[in-house]
Amino acid sequence: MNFNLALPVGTTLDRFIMRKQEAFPFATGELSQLLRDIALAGKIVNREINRAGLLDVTGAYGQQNVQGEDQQKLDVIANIRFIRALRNGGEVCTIISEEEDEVIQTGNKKGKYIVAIDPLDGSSNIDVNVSIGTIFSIYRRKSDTGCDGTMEDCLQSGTQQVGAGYVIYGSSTMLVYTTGHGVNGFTYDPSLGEFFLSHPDIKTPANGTVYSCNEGSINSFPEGIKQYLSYCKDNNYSARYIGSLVADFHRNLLKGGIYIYPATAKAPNGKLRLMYECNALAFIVEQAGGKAIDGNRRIMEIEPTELHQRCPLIIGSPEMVDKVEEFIKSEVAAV
Ligand SMILES: O=P(O)(O)OC[C@H]1O[C@](O)(COP(=O)(O)O)[C@@H](O)[C@@H]1O
Ligand SMILES: [Mg+2]
Ligand SMILES: [Mg+2]
Repeated sequence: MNFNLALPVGTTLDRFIMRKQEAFPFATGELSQLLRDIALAGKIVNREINRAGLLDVTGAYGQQNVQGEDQQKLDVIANIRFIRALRNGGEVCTIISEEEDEVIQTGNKKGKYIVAIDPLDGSSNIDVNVSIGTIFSIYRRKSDTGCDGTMEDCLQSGTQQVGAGYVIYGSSTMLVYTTGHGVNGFTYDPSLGEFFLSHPDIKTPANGTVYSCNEGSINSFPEGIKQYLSYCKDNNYSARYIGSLVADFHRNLLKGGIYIYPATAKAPNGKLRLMYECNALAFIVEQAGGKAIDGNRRIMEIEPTELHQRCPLIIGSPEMVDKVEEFIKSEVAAV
């Protein structure tokens, strides 16, 4: 096998962020710093996940979060790591986390940004060596600096995001993010301790033949979704469901496909959380040419009323999302 050692050394995440910032001469560099802080915490959490089986950090933590879900030890560790990085970085005044009932005021009252975060996504896959992730949304505060972030700062719709991304801890670890100028993906090289640009300007395929949803609950899915799933089967689509939103989303983003978590009897408003799961991925998918809806509305236009609000999610290749919408609309028209 011939290796092309003449290939240039890749672009590091730091250099990429710096170059992007230079394109905006009036940018202060605070958002760039915030992205670096998230990348740093991602590296630390990556290390914790990789060693989890060797240390006493697998399994349940013994407490529940505000949503009544059992916390895993790594959920708690990732939460601590990200909060610490964001607090130390100084750019963030307030954090919304899946693992915390109330907002966290970092004490950085001059910080211009609010971050909403799912520190570890895919809890049920933590202890079985299956891909998991971190999801984040970044908002600019509306209130003046010099005080804690207010509820109004926190409850902004997805259209107000200034940045969003995820880290996927998979067969390799990647950071994928957008600041509203396309989507770029960086692969982590653990031996060098750096993220390198590996997936520039990601565009999602307009159509696909993969659908991802937990069909175990199909009996209580809305009629339009049931019909779409029959359509997928009639057309010999492939079913792929990992059960970690980040991993299911990432695969479909790159290869084309659709992820559906509708309202069910168990979760009448859907299971996923608007503020730190749906909005971030909706921003990314739209920047990559895809779509994200809750069945009736564009996800990013939902006005949040609660920190931990849930919503149904239909996200992925644009033509597939349009097709689901058609089934939903024709079902509504038939009633
Ligand atoms: O087990 P279900 O009902 O299919 O739910 C799976 C979904 O729940 C989640 O695990 C929720 O995320 P958390 O692990 O952060 O709570 C998603 O990642 C995933 O897509
Ligand atoms: Mg999650
Ligand atoms: Mg989580």
